[in-house]
Amino acid sequence: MSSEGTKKNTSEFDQAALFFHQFPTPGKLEIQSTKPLGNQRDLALAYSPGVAVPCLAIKDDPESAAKYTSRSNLVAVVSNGTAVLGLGNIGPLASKPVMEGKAVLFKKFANIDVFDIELDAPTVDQMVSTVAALEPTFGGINLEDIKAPECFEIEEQLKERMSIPVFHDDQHGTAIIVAAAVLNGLDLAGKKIEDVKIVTSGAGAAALACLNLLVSLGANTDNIWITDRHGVAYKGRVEEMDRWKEPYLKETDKRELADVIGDADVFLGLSAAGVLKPELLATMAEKPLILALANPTPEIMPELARAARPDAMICTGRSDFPNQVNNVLCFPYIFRGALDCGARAINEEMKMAAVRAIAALAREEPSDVAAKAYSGETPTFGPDYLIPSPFDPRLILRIAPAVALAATESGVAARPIEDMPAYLDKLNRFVFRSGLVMKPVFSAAKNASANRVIYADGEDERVLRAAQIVLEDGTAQPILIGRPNVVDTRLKRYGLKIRAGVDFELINPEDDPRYRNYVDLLSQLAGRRGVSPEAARALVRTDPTVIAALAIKRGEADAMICGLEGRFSRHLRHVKLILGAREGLGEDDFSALSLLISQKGVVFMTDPYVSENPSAEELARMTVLAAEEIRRFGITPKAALLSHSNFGSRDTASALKMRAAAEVLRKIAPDLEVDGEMHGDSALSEELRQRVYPHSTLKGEANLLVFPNIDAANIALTTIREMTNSLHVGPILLGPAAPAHILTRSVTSRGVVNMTALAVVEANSRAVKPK
Ligand SMILES: NC(=O)C1=CN([C@@H]2O[C@H](COP(=O)(O)OP(=O)(O)OC[C@H]3O[C@@H](n4cnc5c(N)ncnc54)[C@H](OP(=O)(O)O)[C@@H]3O)[C@@H](O)[C@H]2O)C=CC1
Ligand SMILES: CC(=O)C(=O)O
Ligand SMILES: [Mg+2]
Repeated sequence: MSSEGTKKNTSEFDQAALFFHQFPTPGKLEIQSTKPLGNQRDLALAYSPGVAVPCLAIKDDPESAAKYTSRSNLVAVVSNGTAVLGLGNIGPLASKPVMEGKAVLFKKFANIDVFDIELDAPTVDQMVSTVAALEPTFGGINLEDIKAPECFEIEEQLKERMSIPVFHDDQHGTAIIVAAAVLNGLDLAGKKIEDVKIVTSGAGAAALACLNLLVSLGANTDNIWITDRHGVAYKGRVEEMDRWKEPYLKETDKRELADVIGDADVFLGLSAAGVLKPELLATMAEKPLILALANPTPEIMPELARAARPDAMICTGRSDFPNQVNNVLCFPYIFRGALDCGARAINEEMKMAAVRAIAALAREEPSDVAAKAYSGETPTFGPDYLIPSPFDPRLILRIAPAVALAATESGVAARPIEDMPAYLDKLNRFVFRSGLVMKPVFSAAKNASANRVIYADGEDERVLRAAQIVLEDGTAQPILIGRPNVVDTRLKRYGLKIRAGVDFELINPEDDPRYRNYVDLLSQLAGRRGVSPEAARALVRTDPTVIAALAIKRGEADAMICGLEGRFSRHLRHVKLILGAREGLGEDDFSALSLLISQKGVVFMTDPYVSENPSAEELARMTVLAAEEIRRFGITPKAALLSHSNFGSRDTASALKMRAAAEVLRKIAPDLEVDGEMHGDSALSEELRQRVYPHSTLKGEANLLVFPNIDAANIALTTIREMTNSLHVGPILLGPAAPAHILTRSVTSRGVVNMTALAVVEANSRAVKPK
């Protein structure tokens, strides 16, 4: 999507967007079976003849569909493509990427399954009859990107006809989050909603629904002015009029946005890019609230608004500015609450509960959870933090229960939540498993001061692409090692805009003025370990990993990434030789940690790459290092020491070793939640663990799996990764005196970016001082 004013290099970003959507499989969704279907009997149960049994049970008791089918967690995201984002009527087929996008947000943020349904149904009647006929399939209907005024009619008729929640996201999802931002913004400005003047650009689905909700919160229609492409909507106007605009029409001779914006306290933009000219802001009231929410490009870019009105509070629909007012903060969670209590509708009480929950969350006292969610930078309620970030894990914890409670109290819940603490616990567990695990790491990297990352494989396409991304995102300041002509040619070939010497530093291994210094330092460090001056010269000339490590040692970089080419063991040897071990550790304490992110959740594993057959004491020390690393993700580590033996079921040497490691850990890390030895399934399932050993000190699911040796760890890692199509982050090298990560040859540029962020966070949090 090319968009005016976007911070990215648009052509490269556009290419990346197409690539992202095309590979490894077209689109963003697939269907997965929740049952294994492993044998003849499974087939007989899942299909004929077994399937007839739940069919007849549902026939007798329709409510039992919630037990025997996926319906109660399945939402239809339905569009006819008539008002897609701010792109207009681009048709149902072209709207499909947006609907697939909404589907993955439902899944990611609230674990709700979605079928995206794009209908060639431009009229109200076609939409209503088609969507109403879908009721047996779904637990809820999320209407999306349908233009006004048809969307109002469609929603009204569907709500009338259907006994499941029907929710037009662009109307109500937007209205809920806008209302929360307005309540908080006015509070900060010391204004009352009853008194404020509100002017819109846009009088369509989103704008009118927002106004209706603001009126039900106390706003006065006399103080509200609506404008659209035909200017002010006044009494007597003929263009684009409908009964939904009626309450806001004025008897007036004012015709343009410029004529009505004077003294406005709130500008509500839900129209199109660039509609609000900076000069218009001058006439607004003091401390104006500017909601420029058109997507992808707002009515005014925040920097222009800020320059024109330094006292303004500014919100956009985008994630690259503070105060993202976007319906993604609402729709996953309002549906989560509605589905979990079997709500037959999403009514005003439920919407109001969502507004209050979101507004209150932004005002919550800083807490540990908040600090984790915003990676240490505890947000405080203020002009740049009127509403929570979409990645705030507390959104689901606050909105879904509030909505379910409101549904119950207002009498629309078929299955009221009976045990609220248990429900909260379930939501909490989902938050951990949701795989938003890298988010705090990236936020922390952006705020880091020690962010110079040196890449040994600076000529590699994956590193070049990663360098551009980390520069654009502000994650790191890359230093590349590579020959200038090769780097330059490749940057141009791949269409990357960054340039050596301008955007990043390039170290030419064939001709760098520091060559002699590097050689001297290497001789000094390694002279007593069999590296002759001649060998030192050859190493600096030929091995970029050596240069990268020497650059860190000389204080020219904060962290290093290598290993995209060549053997892991050779890179490790050089890292050990030049950087040495962290204070208090020896070279034998080096180990590796891998993170797997899959649909099922996240799990850390140690040690698949470095330590071949660690002793019980070494395993214990490596577990402590791994636990420290896991805390950087804002996650509390829960370690399981894995074995073929389950809580004493076998007494082989390796079982005894893992048992002994657990004992050592209890002494050296008494605060760490850990147990062992145990099977892998006992580690991941509390229920299984309880059956064998109810007294285990490990509670819930383990998130750190400690393997007895490199074989077990590496085989488990690579097999699980392949079978579950997981994303691998790592290997994260634990033990060196400065952050140094040796990646694998199969790493992608996304993997390089992930490891860069981690390296930066590490460099900052342990105030690296190479020995
Ligand atoms: N941040 C968020 O969460 C959300 C943002 N939006 C954004 O809001 C916008 C509108 O969406 P939606 O209400 O669903 O669409 P609709 O088609 O229902 O409404 C669009 C409205 O914007 C007006 N409009 C369009 N272009 C201009 C212009 N150049 N100047 C003034 N008014 C204009 C239209 O006027 P006319 O009738 O005269 O054409 C119409 O009133 C989109 O950009 C969308 O991305 C929507 C939902 C959520
Ligand atoms: C966010 C959204 O739903 C829109 O822009 O249409
Ligand atoms: Mg939309």
